[in-house]
Amino acid sequence: MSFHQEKKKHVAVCGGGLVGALNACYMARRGYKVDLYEMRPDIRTVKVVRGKSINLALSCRGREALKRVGLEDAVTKYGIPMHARMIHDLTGRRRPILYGTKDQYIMSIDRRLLNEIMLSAVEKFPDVEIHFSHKLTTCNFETGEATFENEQGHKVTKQFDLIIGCDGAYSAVRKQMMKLSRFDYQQTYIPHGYMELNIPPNSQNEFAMEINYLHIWPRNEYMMIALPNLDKSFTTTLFMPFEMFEAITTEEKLIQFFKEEFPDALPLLGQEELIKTFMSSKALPLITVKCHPYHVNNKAVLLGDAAHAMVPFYGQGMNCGMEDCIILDDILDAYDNDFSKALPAYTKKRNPDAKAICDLAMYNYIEMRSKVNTTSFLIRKKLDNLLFKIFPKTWVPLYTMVSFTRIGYQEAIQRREWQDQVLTRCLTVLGVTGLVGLGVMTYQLSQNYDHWSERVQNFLSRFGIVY
Ligand SMILES: Cc1cc2nc3c(=O)[nH]c(=O)nc-3n(C[C@H](O)[C@H](O)[C@H](O)COP(=O)(O)OP(=O)(O)OC[C@H]3O[C@@H](n4cnc5c(N)ncnc54)[C@H](O)[C@@H]3O)c2cc1C
Ligand SMILES: Cc1cnn(-c2ccc(OCc3ccccc3)c(C(=O)O)c2)c1-c1ccc(Cl)c(F)c1
Repeated sequence: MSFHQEKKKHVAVCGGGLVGALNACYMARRGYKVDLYEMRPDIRTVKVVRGKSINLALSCRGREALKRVGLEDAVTKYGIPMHARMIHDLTGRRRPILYGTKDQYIMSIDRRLLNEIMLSAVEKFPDVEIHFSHKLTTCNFETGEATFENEQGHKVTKQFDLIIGCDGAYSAVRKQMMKLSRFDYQQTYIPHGYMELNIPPNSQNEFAMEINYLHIWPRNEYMMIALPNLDKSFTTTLFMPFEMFEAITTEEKLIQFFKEEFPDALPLLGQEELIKTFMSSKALPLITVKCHPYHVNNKAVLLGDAAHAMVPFYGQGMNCGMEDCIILDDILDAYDNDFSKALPAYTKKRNPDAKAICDLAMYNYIEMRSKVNTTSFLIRKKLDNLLFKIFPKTWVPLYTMVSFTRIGYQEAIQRREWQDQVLTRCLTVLGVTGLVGLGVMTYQLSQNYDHWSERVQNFLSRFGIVY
């Protein structure tokens, strides 16, 4: 190696899920030597992958992250655009509300396909190796050593310049960090769980509902969403308190519940299939995780759910984790790959935004759980869109800032707080004005009560109504 040729950085990416697979592409693209460790077998060879949502919503931040490593088109060609939300009310009536202009749409993407595309992309880079069925067990943040256990229980320890924890909400890398002093950690399980159901194609083998929509059944205490799949089905996710899942103990109770709460969805889900899926599945938990810092020394850093797991009520967990890859990439450029400077800068830059979106997702959960039924959902969204049309520069709906721009999450929320204050003031003024108007009208009526009373009686007497 010549004097001027620096030793190639050697990094371990722990976790080959949505963020880890993408980050391995980022690290390989930087010319690093990359070892990607994934505790599961290669999902490209496994028949059924159990667990998480079968599809998810890809929006601007995730697309930008894919674009940077040349994967945006490879992924979006399998995506289904969702230009609007379709709100389903209790009568079965459906009302669409556009997300914005024609180029402002979120995409429904098959989770497994997305992961497979990124894993296959990783393999195309030189000096990259993927180790499936290798679970990280311990790591040393002084030496950069990491130990992995394979399915035979065989352990292997290697030393790296950087250990990148992309191992999800229950991260082993983060668990190691928690042993260190001054590492802040907070987790919350919410009382709601989720269960995936399926709306198959109809009898003509076509989509059973409008295709390019995020279907939402907002019911306060519980809610349901459906995202379209390429096979013309809809992956339908029911969010409900665990105690409600547990209270539905018989087929009759289940069918009765859906007849009352989701009458239009029941025939689409199919009673038999609904019973079979619901009675054989367990609702899965939803957790939010916040921690600080995201790095240790110049040896380890957390990305994705390992750093900031959030409840899925804003459709941003993956998008945020993918954007983490952009943020770290930019900072490594800014500090010329000097991990001792880049890692603290990454924590400083990313932690406030990640915490903000975790809080927003939780806020939206609380909002939707308590104050959002179809009417209020429609009013809020239509008002948002109207104000956006009138004040396009100042009134950008929060969902638009979050899903269709790369405005920092924290800034987006701060701007929204301003909007909320303005809206509250407007509604208060309108409310006060309205009340004053009502008061004046009532006063005038009371001053001429006899006159008005006689006119009303004469009018009603024409129809034989005498009071
Ligand atoms: C119901 C639901 C709906 C969602 N919908 C959306 C949505 O619409 N849009 C969106 O943006 N996000 C959504 N999300 C969030 C999204 O799924 C996560 O944010 C995303 O999967 C995080 O990716 P990740 O790679 O950080 O973690 P994960 O996807 O959890 O991947 C972690 C990987 O690490 C591996 N691993 C774990 N431990 C180890 C170990 N010790 N050693 C080696 N490997 C290990 C795991 O096997 C896994 O492959 C949703 C989540 C849920 C639960
Ligand atoms: C998967 C995915 C992708 N995006 N979104 C999403 C999230 C929030 C939204 O609004 C915030 C709001 C709605 C109602 C009242 C206040 C704020 C909107 C919207 O505006 O359409 C869309 C979801 C999603 C995920 C879970 C549930 Cl339960 C859900 F309903 C939607």
